[in-house]
Amino acid sequence: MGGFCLADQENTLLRVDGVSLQFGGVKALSDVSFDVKKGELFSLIGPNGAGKTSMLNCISGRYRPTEGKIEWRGDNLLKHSINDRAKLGIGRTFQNLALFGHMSVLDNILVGRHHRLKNNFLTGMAYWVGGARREELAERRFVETIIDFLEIQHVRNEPAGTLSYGLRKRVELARAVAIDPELILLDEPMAGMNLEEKEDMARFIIALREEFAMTIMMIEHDMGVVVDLSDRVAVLDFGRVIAAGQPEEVLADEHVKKAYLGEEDEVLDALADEQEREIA
Ligand SMILES: Nc1ncnc2c1ncn2[C@@H]1O[C@H](COP(=O)(O)OP(=O)(O)OP(=O)(O)O)[C@@H](O)[C@H]1O
Repeated sequence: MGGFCLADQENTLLRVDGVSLQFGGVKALSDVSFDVKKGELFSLIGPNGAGKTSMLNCISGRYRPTEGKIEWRGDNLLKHSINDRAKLGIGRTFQNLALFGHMSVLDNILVGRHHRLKNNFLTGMAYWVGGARREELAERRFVETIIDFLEIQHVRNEPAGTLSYGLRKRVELARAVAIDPELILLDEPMAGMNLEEKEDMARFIIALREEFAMTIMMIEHDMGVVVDLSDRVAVLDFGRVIAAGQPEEVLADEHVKKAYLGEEDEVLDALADEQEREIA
């Protein structure tokens, strides 16, 4: 199965169509198709090495697909550079934290915000005339809103590298939110977190949709989180989409269960838990 059909073209924000990606002899992605609709939370799941991060990298611009199309609001996304994709409204977080450890939390977030600013000679001149200064104050206010929203006021001046893992993940999310994206790509937002940190992160992700009206595409291994938060799910295995649809029906799919055989026990346990929940 190469993907699933587009039920509602008008609402489609991102469209991945027949994407393949090859690294030498390794085919990381084979004919992958799916769409992400405006306002939804779409999860991409699958066993280790299935191609999830590679797919996210194709969308954010880090990798260029060997074949296939990716469209953003109906336009060819692949012609745009990484920076342009951020300006178009696509933000992301990374599986392995990518913060500047020696810089303060605030400065890390401002780095994210910088992608959205028009920083050139003319705006430099305009600064002295007053217009750009007003713009800068508005920028500051926006960043403060994010700091409040993610409840990181108490560490705003701390070097990011000194924070707990859960807080660093939150600062990374803040930096991605700072570009004010329409679509935010989250690569394993809960990885390595304890239960309390996961609950906090889930609360923030829900609020991103509801309060900031963001569309979310998430890679996540925690099946409980996937079922609780996602509107739709696609499953990759060996670079191919093997199932897609509502979370509960996808996790009950025989191909999906088979794909996860041999994965860590936690994943299998989580799948079993979901099935018990479904039966109960
Ligand atoms: N830059 C690269 N160079 C060569 N091979 C790569 C590169 N990036 C990914 N791959 C290969 O592509 C395949 C898919 O990897 P990818 O990281 O996308 O999987 P994943 O589903 O995100 O895995 P995980 O859940 O473990 O993060 C793997 O075989 C991986 O080794």
